[in-house]
Amino acid sequence: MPADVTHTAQLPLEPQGILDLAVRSMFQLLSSLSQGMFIIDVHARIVWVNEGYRRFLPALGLNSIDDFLGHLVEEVIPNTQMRRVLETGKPVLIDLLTNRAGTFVVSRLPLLGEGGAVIGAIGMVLFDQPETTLQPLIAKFARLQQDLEDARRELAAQRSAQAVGGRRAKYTLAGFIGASSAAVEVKRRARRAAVSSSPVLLLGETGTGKELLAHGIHAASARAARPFVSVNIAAVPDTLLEAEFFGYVAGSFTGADRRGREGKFKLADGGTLFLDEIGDMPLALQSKLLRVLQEAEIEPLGSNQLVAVDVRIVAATSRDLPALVREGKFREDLYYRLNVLPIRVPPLRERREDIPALVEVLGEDLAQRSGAVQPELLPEAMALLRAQAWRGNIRELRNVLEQAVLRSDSLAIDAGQLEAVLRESGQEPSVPPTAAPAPAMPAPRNAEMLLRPLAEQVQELECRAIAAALQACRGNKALAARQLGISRATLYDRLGTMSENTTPA
Ligand SMILES: Nc1ncnc2c1ncn2[C@@H]1O[C@H](COP(=O)(O)OP(=O)(O)OP(=O)(O)O)[C@@H](O)[C@H]1O
Repeated sequence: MPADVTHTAQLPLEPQGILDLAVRSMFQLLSSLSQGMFIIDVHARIVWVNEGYRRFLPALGLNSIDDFLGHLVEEVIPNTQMRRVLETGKPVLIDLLTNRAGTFVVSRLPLLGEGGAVIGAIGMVLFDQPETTLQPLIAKFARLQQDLEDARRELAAQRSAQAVGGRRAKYTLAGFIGASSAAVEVKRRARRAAVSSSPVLLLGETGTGKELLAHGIHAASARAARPFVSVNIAAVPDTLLEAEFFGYVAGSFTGADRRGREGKFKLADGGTLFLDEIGDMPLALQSKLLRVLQEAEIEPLGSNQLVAVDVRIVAATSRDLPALVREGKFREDLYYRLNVLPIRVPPLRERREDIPALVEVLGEDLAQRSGAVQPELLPEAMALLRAQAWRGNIRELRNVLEQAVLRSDSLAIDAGQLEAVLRESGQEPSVPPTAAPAPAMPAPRNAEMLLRPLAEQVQELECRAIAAALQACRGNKALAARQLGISRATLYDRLGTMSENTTPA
C-alpha cells in the first residue's frame, strides 16, 4: 500500500514515535533504492534478504533462496567482509567487493541492540556493475588487484620452486613497469598467454623486456612451481646447440662429459623453456625443434631413444621472422607453430610516458645495488630522457642512468650530465620540446566554462596546481610532489603530459 500522503497525514507527537517513523522510512527507502540488501545475525548467518538481492543469487552460484538463507555469510558470498562488522561494530559506508558474481559497491552497517551491543549487520549493494558508473576508479582497482595476485602467485612459486633447484622465474608481470596503453596491452596479452599452454612468441627490439615478460608469463602460469629454463640461441655455438637442447649420453661425441648430460628440454620438463633469439637458430636444428613441438619427445644425442617431455615454449626475437622466412632462413612451418600467441613488445619510444616510472624503478634498483641514495632527476633531465630515441630501449636507459649516477657528485642529476653520458655512449642527444610553463588558465567564469568534458577541466586544474606547487617550491619536484600528495613518478608523468600538450606561443 502506498503511504498516506494527504494533507491530513501528520508526524507522531512524541519524539520516540517520530524516531521510529524515520527509521522505518529510511530502511524502506534504502531497501528500495539499493540494488539489494540482506541481514545477518550475531553468528554471521543470513536471516533476511530483500527482493532486490535475490537476482544476484544465480551469479553467486546459488539455485534457490534456501541455498542462501540460514547459511554463514562467507559460505555464500565469497570475499565478504561482513564478519568484520560484527567483530568491530564499525560501519563500512562504502567499499568495493569483487567475487565470482562481479564487482560491487557495497555498504555494511552494524545492528546494535539494547545497550549498544552488536547483534547483527546489514549488507547493502549500492551499485552493481560499477564498471560503467565508476570508471576509471574500477579499472585502477582491477589493475592493482591483478598486480597483487601476480605478486602473491610469484611468492607461492618462489617457495615451491626451491624444490626445483632454483630454476624459477625471476620476475613477475607486475614487474613489467608501465601504465601507458601500450604497456597495459602487453601485460593483458601476457596474462592471457599465461593461462594457455600454447607457444608464445615475443617480438620486439633489444632491451624492450622480452625476457622479463617470459619470466612473468611463467610465474603467472600453472607451471609456476616447475622450472623456468632459458637458452640464448645466439650465445651458443651452432655445433653445441643440439647437445644443449636435447642432452647427450656418455661418450656420444669427442669432448662430451663422461657421464652424459641432460639437455635444457629435460631440465625444463613440466615447466617453461625460454628460447631467446630464436631467429638465430640454424636451419638443421629448426627441423628438430619442430619435431619436438609436434611429438613432445626428444632424442638425446647418441641415445637412439625417445624421451617424452612436457615443456611450454616461450620464444623471443628482435629479428623480422617473416622476412627470414621469405629469405629461406627460417622454416615457415616452425614460424606458424611458434606464432600461436604472438606478443609485440613496443619500443620505449612508443611509450615515452612510461619513462618517469621506469626511471623511478631503475633508479631505486641502482641505488639498492650500490648502497647509495636514489638519484633524483631535475625536470630538464627527465624531459631530455623522454626525448631520446632509445634504440637499446630499457637496457640502454638503465645504462645511461647508471653512468650518470656514477659521475654525479650530488643527488640531483641535471640535463648537462645526461647529455655528456649520451654523447659518450655514441648518441647525439635529441633536444626535448621546450617545456613552457603551464599557461595560466582563466578561471571558469560562467556555466559555459563548466559545461565542457570533465576530463579536460580536471586536467586544467591539475596543470594549475602543479605549476603553482613548483613555483612555490622553486622547482624542487620532490617537495612539490609531497605538497600535492602525489608520488614523484606521478608528478613527472603529469609534467610530461603538460609539455606534450603545451604548444609554443
Ligand atoms: N617494463 C619493464 N619494467 C622494468 N624493467 C624492465 C622492463 N622492461 C625491461 N626491463 C629491464 O630492462 C632490461 C632489459 O630487459 P630484457 O632483458 O627483458 O629485454 P629483452 O627484450 O629480452 O632484450 P634482448 O632482446 O636484448 O635479450 C632488464 O634489466 C629488465 O629487467
